[in-house]
Amino acid sequence: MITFENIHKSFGPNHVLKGVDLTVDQGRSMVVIGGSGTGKSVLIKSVLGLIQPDRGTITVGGRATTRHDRDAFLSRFGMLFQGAALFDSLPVWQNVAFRLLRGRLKLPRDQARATAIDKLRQVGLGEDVADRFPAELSGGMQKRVGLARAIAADPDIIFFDEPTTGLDPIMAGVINTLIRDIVTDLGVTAITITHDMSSVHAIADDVAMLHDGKIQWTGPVGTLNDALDPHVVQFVNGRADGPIATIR
Ligand SMILES: Nc1ncnc2c1ncn2[C@@H]1O[C@H](COP(=O)(O)OP(=O)(O)OP(=O)(O)O)[C@@H](O)[C@H]1O
Repeated sequence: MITFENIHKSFGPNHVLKGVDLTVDQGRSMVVIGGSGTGKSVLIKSVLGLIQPDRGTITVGGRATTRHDRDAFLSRFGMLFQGAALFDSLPVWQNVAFRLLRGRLKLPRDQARATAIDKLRQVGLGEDVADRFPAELSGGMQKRVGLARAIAADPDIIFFDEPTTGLDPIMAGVINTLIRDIVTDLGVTAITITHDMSSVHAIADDVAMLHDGKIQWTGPVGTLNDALDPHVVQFVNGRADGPIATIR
């Protein structure tokens, strides 16, 4: 279980998080929605210790993130970054096996390669892709490689940051389905950030709406369309009018 309790974060005068409270239950897939710049990425980075909240507590498995041994703690996470964020100079298999080739998770090279090929297979890519370079792959294939990397070290928590950005709707659907399958098959706890309502419906068990520094609404995905919260209604229906200000 991951809990956020009264999380505040400012960057200078920019008060981004103003008391976020949120619980992500073990083995559940939480999707966080909200407009651009509302602090969704800041929230995820705060769990990983990439950003220090000014106030509040984040716990993972009942312990404050600040009280975990950092390397052991980070080894429990998988992460799919926006834009896949692959290393162009490394062949695909080394991208996938990145964490298995160094540090506390280091494996012998042939084992790391075999694991990478197995993970590539899990996301629908053949062994032939292993020795190619990211620039030789389509955007959809790069996302799959990013997914393979996210699951390479058998994490129990995975973060997906805008997993379908830049993909056509069909490829986005494929990636959404893969993410859902990964979350279900591996039994991981997942947090996904997205603007894409089709991702929300495909990936989420639960949804949280972040706006004006706080979680305005949270509930099971099946109740999203009936939610009365005006932020949710505006976001789900893509309306210009509502409490979420738009720049016209
Ligand atoms: N390291 C940083 N230094 C200064 N400001 C930051 C930093 N990281 C984020 N911010 C600011 O915090 C706010 C929230 O950023 P964040 O990236 O979390 O938004 P987001 O909700 O993920 O948006 P998007 O959906 O566009 O990715 C923005 O105003 C951003 O400029």
